[in-house]
Amino acid sequence: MTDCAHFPRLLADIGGTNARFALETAAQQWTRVEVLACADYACLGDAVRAFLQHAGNPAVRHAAMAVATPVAGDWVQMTNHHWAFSIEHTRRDLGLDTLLLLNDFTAQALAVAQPDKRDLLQIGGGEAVPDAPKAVIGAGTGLGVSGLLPAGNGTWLALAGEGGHASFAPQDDAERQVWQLAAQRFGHVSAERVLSGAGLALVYEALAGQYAGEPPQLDAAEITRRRHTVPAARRAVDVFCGALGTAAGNLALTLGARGGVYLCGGIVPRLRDDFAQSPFRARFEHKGRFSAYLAAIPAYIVLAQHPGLTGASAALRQHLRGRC
Ligand SMILES: Nc1ncnc2c1ncn2[C@@H]1O[C@H](COP(=O)(O)OP(=O)(O)OP(=O)(O)O)[C@@H](O)[C@H]1O
Repeated sequence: MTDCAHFPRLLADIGGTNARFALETAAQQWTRVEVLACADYACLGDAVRAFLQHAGNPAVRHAAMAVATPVAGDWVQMTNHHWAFSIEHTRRDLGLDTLLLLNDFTAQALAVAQPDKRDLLQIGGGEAVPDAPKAVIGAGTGLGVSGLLPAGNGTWLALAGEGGHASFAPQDDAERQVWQLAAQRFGHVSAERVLSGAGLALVYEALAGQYAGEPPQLDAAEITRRRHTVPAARRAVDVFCGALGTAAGNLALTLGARGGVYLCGGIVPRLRDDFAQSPFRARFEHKGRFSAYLAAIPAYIVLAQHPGLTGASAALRQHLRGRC
């Protein structure tokens, strides 16, 4: 018989670059948060075992893992790196009673159901409408997209979609140049090809040729680091933020997200000091007859360090409640 009240529980948020782990010792209380590089481990099981060993091999029965890939059935293949595994095989291998897998942006969405206001930095718009849908979008290794729909009695339904792979729609000459380079390279140009770490590097590469004497290529971290001193890096960050504004505005319209748009992922929080001055907000609202509708919607940078773990914890709690 499963002891659904058993702690500690294992929580994980597995992205394309980083695997974040924690032990939940009581409801919503974590200890031993550790971030491992996915590339350092041959498979998910090895990374989990390394984390548990660092944590002193505690007896864990229940685990929830948010992963940056669709979850449909038992076989999980990560989109942006080589890990692939059977959920059931991994559960047995790790000696767990419960191993719950969910999409990482479903987890991010669950985390903003009841956000702590101290973890949010508002970027324009008015007040969030309570009980209206919320939109969640985050650029990191990939582009995660989700939404949170009110389901009655203060509960929320988190969407598990793959909106990051919807087509990129360029809006001006600079974005058309970016689209052209991406189309030559990849064929279909998804939003993620532009709105991700690799996407920021691609934006830079597409535009740097217009600036004499600047490096033809830089990675995402170098571009943000040099954005105050290198004009091509500044331009790339501005184009990136504008394109994110378009994608976030599209999502807000699609979901009717009058409860706000939440910006997660590794990149935007790193731009927090000057993100409000970027083209993001103007492009978010640049929707013709629906500009006033969007002008009322608040956008927030999510500053919480590990929202994916918060969402994984909420999903596991809900899952176990349904079983005991
Ligand atoms: N200082 C920086 N400025 C901008 N981008 C950065 C910076 N440092 C790292 N990145 C980029 O952020 C991305 C990693 O983002 P994040 O921390 O959200 O990782 P992740 O959770 O593994 O990704 P995902 O969940 O999207 O698969 C990488 O593409 C990296 O190039």
